[in-house]
Amino acid sequence: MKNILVKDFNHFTDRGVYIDKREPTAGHLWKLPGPKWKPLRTKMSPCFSIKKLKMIFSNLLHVGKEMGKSLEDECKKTEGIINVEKLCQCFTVDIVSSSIFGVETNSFLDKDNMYLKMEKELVKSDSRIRMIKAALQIIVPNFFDIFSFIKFETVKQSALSFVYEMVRTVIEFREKTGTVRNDIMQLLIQLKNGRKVDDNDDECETSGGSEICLTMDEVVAQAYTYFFVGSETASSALAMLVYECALNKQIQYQLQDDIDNGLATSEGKITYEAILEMKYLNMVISGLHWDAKYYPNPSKFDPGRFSKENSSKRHPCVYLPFGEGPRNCIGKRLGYFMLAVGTINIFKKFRVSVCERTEAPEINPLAYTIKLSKPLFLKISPRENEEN
Ligand code: HEM
Repeated sequence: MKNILVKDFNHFTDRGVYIDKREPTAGHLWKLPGPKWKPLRTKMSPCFSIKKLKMIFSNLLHVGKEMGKSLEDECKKTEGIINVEKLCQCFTVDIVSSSIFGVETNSFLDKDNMYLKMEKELVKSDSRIRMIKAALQIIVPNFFDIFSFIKFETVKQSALSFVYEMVRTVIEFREKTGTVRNDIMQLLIQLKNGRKVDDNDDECETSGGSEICLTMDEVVAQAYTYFFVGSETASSALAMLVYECALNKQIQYQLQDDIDNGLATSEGKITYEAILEMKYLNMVISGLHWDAKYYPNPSKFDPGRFSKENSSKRHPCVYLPFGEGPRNCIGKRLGYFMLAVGTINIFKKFRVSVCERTEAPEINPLAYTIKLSKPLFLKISPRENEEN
């Protein structure tokens, strides 16, 4: 695995997926073949550096706070029986809308906002045919090459038009008003205007310009992909994590201790540095995996497998939640910190348990990404109410 992903990567640069060049999203990172992928990845990587993550960290904190408030209100209204799948979806959609598009939404209050609707449009498998086409483009790309004169649409056009319109409006507004925001769209605008995004300086002019310039279509393709892959992956992982903690009370208590201790060192504030110190949180986030070959009894939720000592006994390429090597997940830091901030905001104030309405979550086989197939109801109650 390490040879393919890292050592001999130069021979395995492509995902081998069919690309229909007529599709406006053809120019996004995930699909592009090696020679086209490399310059784009080089352009985009600085947008996801630690420095840039710290820049958008306040967005994560803000949405985390809103989630906490929403949980408090819901606990009063619904006696704490909450659809955690939806809660996590609102959380990640709001983070992605603010961090990528620079648009503040509050999906916890406004369940009809366009971003939430768009996410559903993008992810939902309303068309089996579209899903089958997408799967075949991965399995038998040559077939599509031969019949390339036929347009095999895999992306819902209404959702795509929405992203295009939104990106255009945001760019137009910022360019007209000179508004600058701490978000990924700002960095995409820099790249569109021929300004390199650098990890040391926030912005720097380049001599040539054209080779680092993103076209409008490329900006839309990136925004579309980040929205699509960024929100659903993290939302499903967070919902599964909460479910496992509801089932495994000892793990939940230990997680809460870790969070309480970590926050005590940062005057109660959730900071980037405090999160890095929460070692058990990291183990809990890592705890979801499927491979029985390396994790005996894989369905048992056991964060202990990911202690420093136990992890060091495994080959690093055994655990690849974000892939590995030059083509790994570009948003892995953002994804990880979304999970961390979400988990902290839930467990610092609430206990979670299963209830009569809880059904074991299942993965929707027809969704593009890992997605739960039904609502996940759990009982959530404020920690302050419980007896010690
Ligand atoms: C918990 C959250 C996430 C998980 C589990 C995840 C997982 C992955 C995995 C497994 C890959 C394939 C890596 C490989 O082939 O070696 C990938 C690729 C990718 N991910 Fe993520 N991801 C997450 C969040 C995000 C976020 C937040 C973004 C952006 C906002 C993002 C953007 C991408 C892109 C653009 C690629 C393609 C990279 C390339 O080909 O250069 N992901 N992700």
